[in-house]
Amino acid sequence: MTQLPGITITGASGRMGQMLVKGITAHTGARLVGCIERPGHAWIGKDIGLCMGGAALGVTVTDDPLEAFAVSQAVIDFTAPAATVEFAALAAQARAVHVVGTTGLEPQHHRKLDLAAHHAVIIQAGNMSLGVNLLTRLTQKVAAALDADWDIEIIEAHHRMKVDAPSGTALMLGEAAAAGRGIDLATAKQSGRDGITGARKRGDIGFSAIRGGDIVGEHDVLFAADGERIVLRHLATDRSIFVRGALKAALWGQSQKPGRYDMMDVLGI
Ligand SMILES: NC(=O)C1=CN([C@@H]2O[C@H](COP(=O)(O)OP(=O)(O)OC[C@H]3O[C@@H](n4cnc5c(N)ncnc54)[C@H](O)[C@@H]3O)[C@@H](O)[C@H]2O)C=CC1
Ligand SMILES: O=C(O)C1=N[C@H](C(=O)O)C[C@H](O)C1
Repeated sequence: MTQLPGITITGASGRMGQMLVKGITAHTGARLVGCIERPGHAWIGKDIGLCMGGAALGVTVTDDPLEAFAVSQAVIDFTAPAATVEFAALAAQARAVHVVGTTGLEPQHHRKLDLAAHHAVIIQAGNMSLGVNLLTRLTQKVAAALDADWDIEIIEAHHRMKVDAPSGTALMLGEAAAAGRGIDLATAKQSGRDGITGARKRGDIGFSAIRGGDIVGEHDVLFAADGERIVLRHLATDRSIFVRGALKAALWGQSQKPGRYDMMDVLGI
């Protein structure tokens, strides 16, 4: 009998890590084979199920990614940019599919992911949910249909613990709006206005970030013209939407050739 794909979770004690552990153990099409945390973390050497306050799951949390990746068909990674690029090189060495949910990735991180993707499948997206990926497509279409008389603003809200801004999703939506307009986001991005900013520049794509409480993730794409406005909105109320997407990506990646992919490739939209 063929074994189900084995999946390792990095950042297993995190908000997303724990949700992913629960998601995989409940899934009939995958097995949990590894859990990684950073060196010195209190959970190292302990059973992940017991650490999470439940029954033992027979998987010990380790700080040795290569050992865990070597027995994995996929790695699901929601950690931090510096950790993610290290995991990418090791996952590629093990030829495991690497699903990257980590946000705050900068050009130097993307270059390292590109290198690793010569040897293995990497699926990376600032948001793994079906709803946001559909919203991204809609944003591109609406931006393509409207001219620069319509000011584009992206407003996002997240929980008080989030460390990066604008969110990965907001940047995804901004890239889609810029692509729809046929421009490069870098030339139009306007983030974090403060003080005497002067009037808004025609064609800018603006970003605003709100942080507070336990907000899971909310995104508005506002198209504002004289006399009318269009607002495209996604509200996340449960992190299970990201878990569903990440698991789908890990399984989809099993039959792909090495390279870089995103959630729109996975969802076929
Ligand atoms: N793409 C998507 O759909 C989503 C992306 N995210 C992103 O995922 C990332 C994590 O989010 P949360 O779970 O809320 O954060 P968190 O802070 O709760 O968890 C991050 C975990 O990574 C661990 N970690 C950091 N460096 C490590 C290393 N070198 N080795 C092993 N473990 C390491 C931390 O100890 C922590 O347990 C963020 O970048 C966030 O923006 C979050 C939700 C959805
Ligand atoms: O940090 C989070 O929580 C989230 N991060 C992602 C982002 O940066 O867009 C996705 C989601 O909004 C939750």
